[in-house]
Amino acid sequence: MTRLTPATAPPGTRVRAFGPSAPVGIVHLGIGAFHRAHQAVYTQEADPDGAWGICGVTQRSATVAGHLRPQDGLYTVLQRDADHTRADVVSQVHDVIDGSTETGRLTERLADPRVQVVTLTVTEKGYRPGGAVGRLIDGLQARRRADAGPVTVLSCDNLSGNGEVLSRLVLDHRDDDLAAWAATNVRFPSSMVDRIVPATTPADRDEVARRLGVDDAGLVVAEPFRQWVIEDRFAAARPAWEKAGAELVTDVAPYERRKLRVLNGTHSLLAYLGALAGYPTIAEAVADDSLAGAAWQLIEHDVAPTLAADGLDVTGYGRTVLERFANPALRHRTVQVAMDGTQKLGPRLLGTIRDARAVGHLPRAATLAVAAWMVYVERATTENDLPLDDPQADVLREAVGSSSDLVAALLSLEAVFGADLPEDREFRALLGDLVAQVRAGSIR
Ligand SMILES: NC(=O)c1ccc[n+]([C@@H]2O[C@H](COP(=O)([O-])OP(=O)(O)OC[C@H]3O[C@@H](n4cnc5c(N)ncnc54)[C@H](O)[C@@H]3O)[C@@H](O)[C@H]2O)c1
Ligand SMILES: O=P(O)(O)OC[C@@H](O)[C@@H](O)[C@H](O)[C@H](O)CO
Repeated sequence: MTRLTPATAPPGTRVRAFGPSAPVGIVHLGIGAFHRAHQAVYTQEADPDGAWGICGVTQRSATVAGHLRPQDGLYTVLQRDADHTRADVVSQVHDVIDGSTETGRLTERLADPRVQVVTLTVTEKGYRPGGAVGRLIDGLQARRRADAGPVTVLSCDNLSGNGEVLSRLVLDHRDDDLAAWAATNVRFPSSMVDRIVPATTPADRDEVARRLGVDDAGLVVAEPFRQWVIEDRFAAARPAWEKAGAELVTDVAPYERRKLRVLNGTHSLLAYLGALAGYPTIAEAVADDSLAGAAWQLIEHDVAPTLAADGLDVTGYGRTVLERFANPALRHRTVQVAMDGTQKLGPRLLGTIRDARAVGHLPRAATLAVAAWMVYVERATTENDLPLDDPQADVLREAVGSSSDLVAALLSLEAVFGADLPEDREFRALLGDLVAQVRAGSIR
């Protein structure tokens, strides 16, 4: 079947110059599914003139570059819920760089004065040493040397204080010239991003072929809901994202805490319990009353009290989140959400547990989510019927294999649980009970 290209795109598609010489205003590191269905869509809607074209950079594999280049950067966003599906072609990606082989071109783009914003979606593990930050630092050094002017670096990953985390990684880098230049020329605002975007499947691609009559290798699938709350602290110009519904605020932390603890925390709970119970998707997991009940306990009893001082509606937000999870058209796989647990437990669940423990509360549902992760890791390690997709997979295998006490072995991972939680006897006892119940299948 014919590929999606400017020549075969649906009538009305705005087509712009594509390739190394196309002007761009944004460099995006980590052009996975989420960026294409979120920041690129906001940018297209906010930028009718195409002044803020995006140069997307693939990080770990050239697959997305191979998908988008033959299509001149065009791709479809298939928006789905139970009753409606719509397909929109996005033309905001004006260049694609394979970050592992085209390092010179990436550095040139980052040092181009027309580029005033760098966005990132490189997953939680991308913020560890050796992740995306090395290339960003090389680009910022080139920018300083070229005197190319100020730039904003905007993290769009699911991390608490994502801007601050990123700025520490860049500024703690031992290069005094870079640190001095960045102190006045670079800003790292935090942002809260939200839209459920599962990995695209061959069946999704077949559906777009039927609808549009073309084969789209760059297709992404998303729910109708989207939200972007951005700390309004830019070093230079930016797209008018507010025209597309983004909220520019002074302090993004309350929005970020609520989203990570309510949405991502319950997502992880449903992913681990759901995968263990044999549910392939989040929608199927949340349709199970006992799992939905545990998710609601997490929101109402554990998370909401920890966020009372922020003054945002937590339970109303939580209800809409569970409705979104129930969207049967998304088919978001439990094992996809379950990946990278060592990186996700902290921002999604352990903050809730620590805040609850500080006021003497023992948060049962949040502890259940950690117990479910432990049993998931155990099963993925010993039975091989679930994937153990985690940057610490070897450490996890070693921990599970070296001890008959699963809770003690996994709690001793200080990079995940710190020094405080393993010392908390009440928490540890509850965790032990819940691990036994999850193993026995009496909680599912
Ligand atoms: N998909 C969603 O529903 C969603 C929603 C909100 C936020 N996010 C954020 O976006 C991130 C990416 O999600 P996605 O759906 O695009 O995933 P994806 O698998 O489609 O893309 C992941 C991207 O991250 C890069 N990456 C992976 N590991 C890396 C590493 N160690 N160092 C540097 N780069 C690395 C990959 O090369 C790829 O470009 C998530 O981890 C999350 O932080 C996703
Ligand atoms: O994308 P990840 O791997 O960080 O997490 C999986 C999901 O929990 C996440 O992508 C949610 O769908 C998203 O955060 C919703 O905005």
